[in-house]
Amino acid sequence: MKILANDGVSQSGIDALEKEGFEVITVKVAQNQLENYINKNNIDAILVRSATQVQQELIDACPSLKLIGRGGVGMDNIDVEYAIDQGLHVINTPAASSSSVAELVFAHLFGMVRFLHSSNREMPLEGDSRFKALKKAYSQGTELRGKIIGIIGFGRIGQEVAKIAIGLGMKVLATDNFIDSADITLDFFNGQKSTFTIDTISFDEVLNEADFITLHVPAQENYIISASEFEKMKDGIGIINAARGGVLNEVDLVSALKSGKVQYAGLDVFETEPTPAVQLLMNSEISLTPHIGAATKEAQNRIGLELAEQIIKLLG
Ligand SMILES: O=C(O)[C@H](O)COP(=O)(O)O
Repeated sequence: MKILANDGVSQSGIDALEKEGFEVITVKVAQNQLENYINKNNIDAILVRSATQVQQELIDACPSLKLIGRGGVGMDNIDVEYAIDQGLHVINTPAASSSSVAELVFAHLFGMVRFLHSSNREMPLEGDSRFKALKKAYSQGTELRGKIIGIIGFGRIGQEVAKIAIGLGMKVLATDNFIDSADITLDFFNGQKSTFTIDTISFDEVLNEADFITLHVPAQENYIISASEFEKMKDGIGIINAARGGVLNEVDLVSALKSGKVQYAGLDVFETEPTPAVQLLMNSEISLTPHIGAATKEAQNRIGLELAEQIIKLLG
């Protein structure tokens, strides 16, 4: 059987699949060439990340496809319902990248409260006075310890964020439309464990009380955070979006940064990918990363292995 991993897959995943006799092809086929390529090569399964779209038209045009695999969590680039209706298997790896995404949230948080994203750009090649001016400009940092983090969406990733926040000595508030409560277990290096139960509260309570807000919800039709939600937040709020572009209104974010309502912002995802709005890219106040929440060696390894395991079970 032939598998096209169009957005790549880890070597561990390739090895596991090849061991069971699958042929794994890792060329990157352009979106408009996919139909031709799949049909010409009689591809049985396509693996994608968030870049490749697998929508109804492609599914209809490629009768050899038996499985669509998403290496990651969000399935918004796949017409899941239609594919299942057509008898295809559709799989993803919902748990494999949680800690990587949660760690990226804290990379943004730690970086933004000490202005690393701007100071990196501005460090002078030479010149005492410029160095001193920068030291002064970036001397009003904030500690995370003791602050309140508001987690919007308390699934796997949100809970992983809570785990790190608790370890840091932050107070955790969380809200979720479906989850009332979660046990957060911290595993320490010496084998000890501590469990904290966190009951979720209302969306508005999180908006009102948090010092930092991080979003962990799937792609939505409408914004979750726009001007009216910024209004409900504390002045000088910090906000992170490592979930999906489109859950946070970017135009309203830029206004809220200008007015000082938002002091810190970190974005890993954008309303327009792969070309984010220039107003975001040019805004030195925003800590930016190019959708790399799940892009660690460890997460990609787990993703590859999990995909391989599921494919072997379903098609092997
Ligand atoms: O939904 C996901 O798993 C993340 O957004 C990661 O997407 P990526 O695999 O394209 O990095």
